[in-house]
Amino acid sequence: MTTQIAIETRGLTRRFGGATALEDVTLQVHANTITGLLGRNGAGKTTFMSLVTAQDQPSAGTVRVDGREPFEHADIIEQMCFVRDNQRYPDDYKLKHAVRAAAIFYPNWDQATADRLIEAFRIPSKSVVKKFSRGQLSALGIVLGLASRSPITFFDEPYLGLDATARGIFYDELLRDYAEHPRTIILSTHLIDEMDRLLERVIVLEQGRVVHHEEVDALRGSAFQVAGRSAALESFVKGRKVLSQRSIGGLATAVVGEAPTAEDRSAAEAAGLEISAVSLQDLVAAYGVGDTATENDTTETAARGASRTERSAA
Ligand SMILES: Nc1ncnc2c1ncn2[C@@H]1O[C@H](COP(=O)(O)OP(=O)(O)OP(=O)(O)O)[C@@H](O)[C@H]1O
Repeated sequence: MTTQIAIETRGLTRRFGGATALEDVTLQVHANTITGLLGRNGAGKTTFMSLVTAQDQPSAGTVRVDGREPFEHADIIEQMCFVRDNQRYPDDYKLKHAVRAAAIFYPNWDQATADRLIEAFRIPSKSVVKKFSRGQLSALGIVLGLASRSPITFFDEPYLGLDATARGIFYDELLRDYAEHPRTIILSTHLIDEMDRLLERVIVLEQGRVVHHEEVDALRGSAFQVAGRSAALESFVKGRKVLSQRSIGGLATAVVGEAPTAEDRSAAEAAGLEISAVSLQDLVAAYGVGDTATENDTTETAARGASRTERSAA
């Protein structure tokens, strides 16, 4: 079966004055998948989404959506919904106005989904949208994005200001609606650990360039974490592709950029080391492109990983 391509970019580049926000991005987004768009602040995630949805024009390169150039083609643009983290609404807009406008614009609009989510998120109906809290604004964006049922839907950090309960509602509703109505969803996020269960593929951007674009399971399988006593760990990782390494006192952890073999597992066990899977968040950070944890955080992580080994070895 051939994979359907929803979005294809070639050499996509966006410069702002002397700064390059996106550089030579060539990729294909598979149709009917949920893809995470990851990368540190300023990596180019919003710029990428703006270009694909024709809200901005590239300095060089091309975008194709379902094989066609989206810019100034209303029939393609109306197939896409871009939920921005800083979406603005007219000053006098209340909830009903935003919903009514979306219902007119999006051909696949589903009012029952909108009504259910408005209730679940407890979005106020009386006040104007410009007085909404940050979390209420995010919730409104999520309602419009999911109820649009757009064949291609972009969410740019959709969780800003949402409390943990509301984020849980979003994740559950997204999965439920996607299962019932498969479509192409692209989410930019810094909450990788929290959202990794949603993601089938990831695109990782670093300073405007794509550094990874693959299935989450393949990315996860490409590395492992090893923890234990520093001396044993040093000799275990010698000659291996070490992506990151931390130590505190006599304990250390390392992320090794190789798929672990049965021999690796027995060698680690014999040396009193513990091998474990790397979380997507840690893996992205280990490749040098995730949010940088503070030195204390990472040292604590090293100590936690290592002390688990100590306990299991005891
Ligand atoms: N309109 C603009 N004018 C000038 N520079 C811009 C403009 N829009 C984006 N940039 C720059 O382009 C780069 C990429 O920005 P972008 O917003 O795409 O990053 P991002 O990955 O979405 O970041 P974040 O995670 O912080 O939202 C940044 O350096 C940003 O300052």
